[in-house]
Amino acid sequence: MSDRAQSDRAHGPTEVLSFPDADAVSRAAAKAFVDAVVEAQAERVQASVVLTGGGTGIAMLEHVRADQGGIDWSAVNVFFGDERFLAPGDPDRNEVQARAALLDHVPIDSARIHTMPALGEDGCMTPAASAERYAEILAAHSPDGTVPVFDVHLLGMGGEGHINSLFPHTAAVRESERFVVGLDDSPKPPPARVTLTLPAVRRARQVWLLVTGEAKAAAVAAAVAGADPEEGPAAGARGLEQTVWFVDEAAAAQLPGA
Ligand SMILES: O=C(O)[C@H](O)[C@@H](O)[C@H](O)[C@H](O)COP(=O)(O)O
Repeated sequence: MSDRAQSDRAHGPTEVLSFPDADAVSRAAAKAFVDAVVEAQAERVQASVVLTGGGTGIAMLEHVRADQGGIDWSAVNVFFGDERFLAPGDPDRNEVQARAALLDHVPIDSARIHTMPALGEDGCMTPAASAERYAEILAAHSPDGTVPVFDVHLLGMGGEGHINSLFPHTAAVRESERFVVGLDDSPKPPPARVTLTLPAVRRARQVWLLVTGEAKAAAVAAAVAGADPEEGPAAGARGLEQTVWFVDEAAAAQLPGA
């Protein structure tokens, strides 16, 4: 059996949901997120989610803030897919943006917000140290001491197909053992970053990619068609139960039948 067929067997189907514009994408993803968290809590009491940065991902969080449905925030565990390794409180950190958009406005215990250590935090002076510390945090919240089974892993995507801080043709996207790695040389600034790897992303029941704009259209089409993750990292982002692309018409423009 080919590697692709094996990975398809280990992961659920892929669905593409297309919306008229970016605002409709972030609204629809927000509604689906609330439903998924409520459903996970009904089944397993606790829900674990991985948040993303990027314009669409942060706009989605603002919509969740506006309509939180029946989420029990006392039983939500928040993780992050990647982080810019900057000083604590730097406005470019995904964590800072996610707090401003949602987390500061909901009754969640700060101990449930698991951020990747910032520069100097927890003694971490390098992205590698932050990654090691985050791997310990993930292990501590995992039943088997590796990484939690996330209910939803949200992702944005760059025009060249990057997800989290996994860029094409980098050691980070090829990582097959570690669940978190540090980067000193990200092709997109800032160079110092920390990121979950594809093996961690693939531990999510649901992987959702929120992608808007025509600059992403070619990468969307390539990833949905099953590109090599080395070329387009988004192609390697697959959920155990389901992978869902929330795209606007511009980002969907090069999909078959568009
Ligand atoms: O870390 C970063 O430099 C960005 O956060 C980046 O990874 C972003 O998530 C994608 O480029 C999608 O961003 P948009 O949703 O804004 O298109």
